[in-house]
Amino acid sequence: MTGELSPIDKAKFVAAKRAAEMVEDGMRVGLGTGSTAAWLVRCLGEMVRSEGLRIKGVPTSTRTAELAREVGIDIISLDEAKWLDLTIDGADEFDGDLNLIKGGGGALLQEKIVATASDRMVVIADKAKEVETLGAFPLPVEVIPFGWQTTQALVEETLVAMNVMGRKTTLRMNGDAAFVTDEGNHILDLHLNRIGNARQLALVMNQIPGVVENGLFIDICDTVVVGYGDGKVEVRDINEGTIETDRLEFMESDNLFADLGD
Ligand SMILES: O=C[C@H](O)[C@H](O)[C@H](O)COP(=O)(O)O
Repeated sequence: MTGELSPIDKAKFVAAKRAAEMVEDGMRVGLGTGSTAAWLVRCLGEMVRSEGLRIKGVPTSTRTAELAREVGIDIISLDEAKWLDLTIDGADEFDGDLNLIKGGGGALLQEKIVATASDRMVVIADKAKEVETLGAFPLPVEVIPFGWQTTQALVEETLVAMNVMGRKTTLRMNGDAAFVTDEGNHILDLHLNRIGNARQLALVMNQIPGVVENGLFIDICDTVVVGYGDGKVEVRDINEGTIETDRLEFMESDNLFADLGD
């Protein structure tokens, strides 16, 4: 199966594999959502099976919960865990300050709650996710279904008032129907092109009635593990101000590649 992996998938895999090495026996770990986080869950499952790693995982979506169960990770709810040692998750974009856009997979609400309830958040991403300024990726904003069109109008008015470059917003769809999150909400995608003041936008969006949460993660991520298609990984820590470089081998022999979901 390894031979069929694209360079992007290899990059996601090595980032996930390197981050999995940060997980220690006995930890309570937040498990992110998305294709990169799915690699992490598979890597951790393999460590549980082959090395006897004992962890409690708190999944950030029903998809991740299903995969974690499938690979043999013990899962508990956030309220059972109360606080987490570490959360590892993907991102749609990250900048030099390790601020993020998340929610491309619709799981931003649980992801933000779980990451915030953790001693440390580690993001795993392929190099293509790195940007100078956030905003090329449409910003997901989770809204409650009641009056969502009114909320959308308020969001657009706010963007105009804030003089944000792009102002188009679209309701995320799932086929012919509106996409529904795990919490029963909808997602508005904000096509902004460039977010000049991400901190301010994140605060202002959450003041709009009907908005539940937005996909800007500001000052939440501590470390990003950047994966490259040739197996190189960089571990950048914003608190320590360090960058470590490593190189990982693809493990063609194990069964991580057998079940490519997500
Ligand atoms: O809602 C989804 C999450 O925020 C994901 O972490 C994000 O969309 C990145 O996903 P992927 O690893 O599939 O690019």
